[in-house]
Parts: sequence; C-alpha cells; structure tokens
Amino acid sequence: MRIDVITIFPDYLNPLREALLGKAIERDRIAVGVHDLRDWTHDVHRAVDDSPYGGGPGMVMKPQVWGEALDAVCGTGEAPMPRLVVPTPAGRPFDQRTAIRWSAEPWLIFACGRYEGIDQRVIDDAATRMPVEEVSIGDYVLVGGEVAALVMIEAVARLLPGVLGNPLSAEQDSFSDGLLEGPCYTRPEVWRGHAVPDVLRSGNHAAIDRWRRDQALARTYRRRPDLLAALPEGDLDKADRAQ
Ligand SMILES: COc1cccc(COC(=O)c2cn[nH]c2)c1
Repeated sequence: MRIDVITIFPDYLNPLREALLGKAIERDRIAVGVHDLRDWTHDVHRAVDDSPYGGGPGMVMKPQVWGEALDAVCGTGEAPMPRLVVPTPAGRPFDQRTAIRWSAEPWLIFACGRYEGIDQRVIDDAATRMPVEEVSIGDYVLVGGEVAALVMIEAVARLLPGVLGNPLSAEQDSFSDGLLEGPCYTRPEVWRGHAVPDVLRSGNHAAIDRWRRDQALARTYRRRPDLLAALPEGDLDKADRAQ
C-alpha cells in the first residue's frame, strides 16, 4: 500500500516512522510520503488560507494551493487510482469496517485540513477524478487533520499482512464480532489481592470461550448498547439471549 499525506505540519507525521509502522515501511509493506502543502504556494508569505466568503470567524484553506498539491501528488491519473481521505469533524464516522475496507486499497492520500476547513471546491474537483471520503474519527474538533490521519493510518496499517506481529490478533480484536473486547489477564495469578478469574485457569476451553463471550456481551451492553442494537439478528445465539 502507498500512503501520502499532505499537511502544513509534516513533522506531525513523524510518529509514522516509529515502531510497528516504521518496520512495515522498512519492509516495503507500506510506502509513506509526507508532503508540505506550502511547497505549492507561490507568494512570499506562502499563504495557504484566506477569509471565508459569507463572513464568520476563522480562515478557510485556499483552493488553488490544494489543487496544485493534489495534482502533483496524484500524478497524471496513472494507475492505480488513489482514494482521497479528508479528516474532518463533518465527516462520516470512521470505524473498523472502514479500516478493513481501506486496507484493500492500493493507495490512500490524506488531505489534512486546518483552520475552519478546506474550500469545498477542492473536494468537489477531486471527486471528479477519484473517490473522496470526508471522514470523522469522533465528535470533537481538533486543530488539524494530522492526528486524525495518524489514527486512521495506524488502524489500516495494522490490518496489512506482515505489519502486525501476530496476524491472528487482527481478526480477533475488538469489533471483529461486533462486540467490545472483554477483560484480559496475565501473570501473576494474584496481584495486590486481586485474583485472575478461575475459569481462565481451568483449561476448559469451551467454558473459557463462553465466559469471554459473556464478558464481551455484558461490557458491550453496559458501555455501548448501540453496538448491540446494530448486531445482525443471527449473531446473538440463544445461549447469549439467556443473558
Ligand atoms: C478539513 O476541515 C477541518 C476543519 C477543522 C478541523 C479538522 C481536523 O479534523 C478534526 O478536527 C476531526 C476529524 N475527526 N474528528 C475531528 C479539519
């Protein structure tokens, strides 16, 4: 997979070079390009923003600069087709399904906006040449899209073959069955007077699987009842309903 990020703060993306992702990049599982939006300005102040039409607070990112940056990064439309992702509070919610869908993409480009946002015509114009998704990582406002891009890139990259140590855990992680992960334990058996639940040391794997499912259901019911409501009918087997 190729990932490009366009931003006015390229150093914000340095964490991509660390640890897990750093290894994946070294092994050429992922090619990451980070581009400074200001490289496509032509004025002495290297301006990327201007006042909003219609008035109101803050500034809007200029279309010309973004247009030239995207033209340069996307190239002349040669294969493969990139998918443009714009992190924004006004976007569709990003979730594990989105991460899984994007992990099959050959090329993702993240446009990191700041200020009040990017002139809408940049998105509308790009959408005439490639798929564009305006995506939110949560209902709060950040200063810029860079941190959101890091979140989404990590969620996608960990699904790629050879990026994670243990490929199995990507399948079994939270949300893979639509529920929250239950509690987990490791040694010692008793720590500060807190013992590990006996079932987990019983060696009875049917009982362990049942206990884990019960814990996941209970936690999901308490913390995210919306996820329960979203489960396909058949997913809750009759043993679950006995809860
Ligand atoms: C593109 O326009 C804007 C405008 C304002 C902030 C941002 C950065 O993204 C977020 O704040 C965000 C993303 N998901 N949840 C919050 C982008």
